[in-house]
Amino acid sequence: MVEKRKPIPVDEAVRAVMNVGGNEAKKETIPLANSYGRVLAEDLVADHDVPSFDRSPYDGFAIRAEDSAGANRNRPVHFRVIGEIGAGTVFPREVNAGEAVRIMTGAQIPNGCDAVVMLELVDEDSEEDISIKRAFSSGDNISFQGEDTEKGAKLVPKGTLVDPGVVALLATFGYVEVPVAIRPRVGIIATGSELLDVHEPLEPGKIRNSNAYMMAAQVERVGGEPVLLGKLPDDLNACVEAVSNALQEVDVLITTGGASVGDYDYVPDIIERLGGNPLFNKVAMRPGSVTTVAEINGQLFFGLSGNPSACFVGFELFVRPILCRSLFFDKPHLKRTKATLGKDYPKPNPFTRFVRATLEEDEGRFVAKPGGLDKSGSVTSIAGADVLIALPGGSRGYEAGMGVDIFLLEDHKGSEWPWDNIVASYKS
Ligand SMILES: Nc1nc2c(c(=O)[nH]1)N[C@H]1C(S)=C(S)[C@@H](COP(=O)(O)OP(=O)(O)OC[C@H]3O[C@@H](n4cnc5c(N)ncnc54)[C@H](O)[C@@H]3O)O[C@H]1N2
Ligand code: MOO
Ligand SMILES: [Mg+2]
Repeated sequence: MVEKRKPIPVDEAVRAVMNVGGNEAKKETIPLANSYGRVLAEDLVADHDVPSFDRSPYDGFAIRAEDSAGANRNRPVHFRVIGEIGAGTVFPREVNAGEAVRIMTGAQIPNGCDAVVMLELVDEDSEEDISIKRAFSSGDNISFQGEDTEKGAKLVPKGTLVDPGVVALLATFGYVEVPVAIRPRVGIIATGSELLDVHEPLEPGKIRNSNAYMMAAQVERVGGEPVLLGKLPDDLNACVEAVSNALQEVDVLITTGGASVGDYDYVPDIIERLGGNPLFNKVAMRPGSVTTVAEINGQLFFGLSGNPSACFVGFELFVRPILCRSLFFDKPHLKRTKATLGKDYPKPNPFTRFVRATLEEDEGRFVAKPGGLDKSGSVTSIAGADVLIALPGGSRGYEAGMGVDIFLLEDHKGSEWPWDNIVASYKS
């Protein structure tokens, strides 16, 4: 008799995985030029003002504003030009009454000056003599020291993805080496005697192994380091040995395939043979209901479905938050928000459905449009998906135009705990 499994709700399953200890975040330092896409392992605090000196935001003339008092169209005020500076050069002496310094954008405001007149507003009567036809106030056209940020300000918290703007800040504050989270090593093993390598021609009854490469990309999207450990035929001894060896090499291990109740579905036996503690082997979701997770000698082992869409969803819901947590992200789960459903789902389903979809804009609203065949075995519905639409299980279907919860796949800010009030109803 086939084993009868008891499905648990998605929120319970995610909680069970997150409750497993280990995989705590660790840091290393890497060169700034390699830091894009990594995750900061320390807060980035300004150790000096930015800008660190008052500077000119324009090409023009630095003056003492008080000297321009009363200037107008009919009564221009003249200044004597006593020198010229470009960015990077500091004017060497105090500027006195009636004097001006020709100054370029980015140059430090000379001592004594407190305003800049743009070149376009100046009549250059000669190289040494300029005149202006309006008065300026102290502070006009000056980028003040500390106006961008002040020394001591916490600019970017630990656990932030290093984007181009963060790279700019790291450079600004002199980070030759950047403290980042060590990328968790994620082992990936594909199982199934039907699997061909990508370079092999199709044969009757066989398919190419797409899940392993898909998951490697999913690992990379989150910031982990995928370790592709090949594919195995449906042979229990070979699988047990491979899983056991792999666990020595990686932080977290994923297999795809063999998670169901079929004759060659060995995930339950692998866990048993290695003395693992199964957390669950059925989740009230579709696709991905057969997702099986176990703790084997303190390490997390994810037995994801062989069906591509189920494998994809299982990764995003259960593996992703573990990797995010070990990368210092303080909100490790998929970001949840709302959109309009772009297609009818008239058939009720007892399990919560996670539909792969793209987010499109339609007259100012975000519409989540499901792509490809909505079946667990579909590989085409994953490409281009930037959201998962969550359709709670229950007795009714859903219609296009309804508001639905969606989970953003390309986002890196995440949610603290997005699972309340989504999986309220399910049946076993
Ligand atoms: N009697 C039952 N049969 C099935 C049940 C069930 O509850 N009772 N559950 C179904 C559900 S739901 C799913 S999902 C699948 C899960 O299957 P497995 O995890 O055991 O995976 P396999 O049997 O090895 O393969 C399923 C399917 O996926 C293809 N596959 C496998 N590996 C890959 C890969 N690396 N790349 C691309 N495609 C892959 C494989 O060829 C199969 O077509 O079980 C249902 N059955
Ligand atoms: O585990 Mo399955 O993906 O629900 O079709
Ligand atoms: Mg199977």
